[in-house]
Amino acid sequence: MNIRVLDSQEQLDDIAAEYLIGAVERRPDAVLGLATGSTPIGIYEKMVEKHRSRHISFREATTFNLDEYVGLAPDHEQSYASYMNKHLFQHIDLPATHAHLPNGMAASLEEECKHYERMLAEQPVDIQLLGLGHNGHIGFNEPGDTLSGDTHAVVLQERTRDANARFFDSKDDVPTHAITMGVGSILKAKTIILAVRGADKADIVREALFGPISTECPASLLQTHGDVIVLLDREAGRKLSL
Ligand SMILES: N[C@@H]1[C@@H](O)[C@H](O)[C@@H](COP(=O)(O)O)O[C@@H]1O
Repeated sequence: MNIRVLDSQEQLDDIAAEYLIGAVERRPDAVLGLATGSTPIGIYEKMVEKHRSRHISFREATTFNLDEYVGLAPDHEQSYASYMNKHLFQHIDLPATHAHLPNGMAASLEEECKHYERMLAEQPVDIQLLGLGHNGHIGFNEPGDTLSGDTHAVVLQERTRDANARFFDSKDDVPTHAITMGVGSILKAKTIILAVRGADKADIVREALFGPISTECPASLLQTHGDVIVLLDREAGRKLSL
């Protein structure tokens, strides 16, 4: 693992954005794996800046998002589809048909998951951006006795719903289920960037990167991947002795 502790938020955003847009610059039809949450917002801002200043086109690129809430339509303000439009897609020239998110409104979640997994198999992710949940989740792969490899529907843990309640009017509005790429699907990406900010993540960062590889900390499975770049701000990295 290549672990970097950055002095400023801006540096973290810039480096992560450079990896992602750099992949498209080198190969215009690159496949990007994207994430949501508060951490990637600055990264997407930097990508938009670089897209404009360096005229890097996304016309041939493809994106796959990690996850989506079940029961929220794409135009719902808190859906991850809306988030992606707001923070990235509406500012770049990526064709709408090239931007994939799981459909949380699908009549059959099982079929939707299989369909998403098939698309991922056809267009493997070159570079996957990940954030980290306080309980060690990646995407919406929650800690537990077992983990699913492929894209699947999950019940969200109360701690995750609490953490995400800040984006909704009240916790009751936070969906109870989501569709997420599985840890197996995530680990198929050729390169993975894990971006983490904030003192409240310092313990889980240490556990994920240096603790035992365990389904109780889904991010610890990243230790088994050969090309992971970890970008931390000082606070998130403060429990590491590098
Ligand atoms: N499903 C997303 C995750 O993909 C994300 O990594 C996590 C952390 O979010 P934040 O960056 O806001 O702490 O939040 C959500 O639960």
